[in-house]
Order: sequence, then C-alpha cells, then structure tokens
Amino acid sequence: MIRLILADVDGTLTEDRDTYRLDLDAVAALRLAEKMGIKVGLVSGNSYPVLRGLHQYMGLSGGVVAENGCVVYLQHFERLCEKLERKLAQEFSDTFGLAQSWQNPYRESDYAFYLRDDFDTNQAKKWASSHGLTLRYSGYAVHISVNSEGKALGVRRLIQLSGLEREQVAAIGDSSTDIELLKEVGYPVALANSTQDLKESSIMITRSKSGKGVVEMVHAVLRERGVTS
Ligand SMILES: O=C(O)COP(=O)(O)O
Ligand SMILES: [Mg+2]
Repeated sequence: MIRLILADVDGTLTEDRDTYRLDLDAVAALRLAEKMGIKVGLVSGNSYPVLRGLHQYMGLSGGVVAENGCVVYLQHFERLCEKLERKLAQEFSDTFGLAQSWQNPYRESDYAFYLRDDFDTNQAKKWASSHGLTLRYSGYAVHISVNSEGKALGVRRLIQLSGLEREQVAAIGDSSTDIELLKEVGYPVALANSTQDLKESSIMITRSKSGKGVVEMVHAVLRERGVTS
C-alpha cells in the first residue's frame, strides 16, 4: 500500500513544462492525499529554501529532497554531498556564457544555470567530467553537481528516514533528472508530457500533462488504497 508520494516540482506541479506557475488542482490533490493519510514529499533540483518553503506552505509532511539529491529534510536537515566551490560555478558560467540561477547563492553542492540556444552540451559534459562533476538538464536549467547518483541519493535517505520500504512509495516527474527518482520507488509514474526516457522508467503514464497528470496519479493511488475518488 502506498504511504508516501514523492513529486518533482518544475514541469510536474506546474501548469506545463515551460512555466513556473503551480497548478492549483495539483496542490489540492496533494493536500487530499495528505488528508487521506498519504504523506507527500518534494524531490527537486531546486534549492533547499525554495523546497522547504513550498513544502510548508503547501501543507505537506513527507519531507524534501533538494539540490538534485544532495540535501534531505524530514524534521531535520542533512547535506549528503560535499560542497562544491562557488568559483567553479562562476567558471562554468563564464566558459559557456550561461547566466547563473538566482538560487545559486542558496546552493552548495549542485549549481544551476539558464540554458541558451547555442549551448554546447557535449563540451559542457566534457568540462564537467574533467572536474569530477555530473551535468544534468531538467528542462528548466542545466546543473553541475558533485553527486553522480542524482535524486536517487536523497530519495533513498528520505525513504529510510520515513521508515518505509520502496514498495510503499510512489513518485512522479517530467524530465531525465527524474529517472534517478523513479528507479528508487515501487510505483514510478511519468506524465503525458514527460521526456521519452522518463516514460520508459515508469509503470504508469498519465493522460494529462504536468499538474493535471499529478491529479490523475493521486486519484490512482487513492483507488489503490480502496478510497474511491
Ligand atoms: O531545478 C531545476 O532545474 C528543475 O527542478 P525539478 O527537479 O523540480 O524539475
Ligand atoms: Mg522537473
């Protein structure tokens, strides 16, 4: 029986994959899950303060995985990765001409950058590996990180802190950065507008995109628990 739902944020809880506007129906569905006794956690490439704030104001209790797996919060804060020197973020930004995310001052192990059309992914991957780092793209931002396992690292710790087995956990996401999230849970769900590689990592693909797909997923989980919805 599912006891915890883990949701990605950008592209998943939003109205679509190209906006930061939260889908209010998705927020309501996650609150309904909490009311029915299923905890909801957020697993994202965003920084800890952003996720901790969202978790609190959305009324969730399942915890947070931030910085693509490097930070976990469930009643207390844990950083699971080494810190990455800030000057490397500046060097990456200068080398590839990418603006730094406004959240970079609040990150310590995974830095994010806004993509440009002329971005050379192969060169950036080479740069990252020559610095012992991993490059990821969420559909919203390019990330460099000390963490080669991505969201899986934080998700395993969050599930452990929750005292649950992976079979009791469902997860939903929209991009390649969620493959590492979905592979850690018993009920992996992709959205209608997820990237193809993520769909291949799921056992359910929603009919609707982004936030409306989250609503479908929550109702599927509630049905599985015998709660008619
Ligand atoms: O930080 C990003 O680039 C996107 O974050 P996400 O993991 O919530 O999609
Ligand atoms: Mg996303």
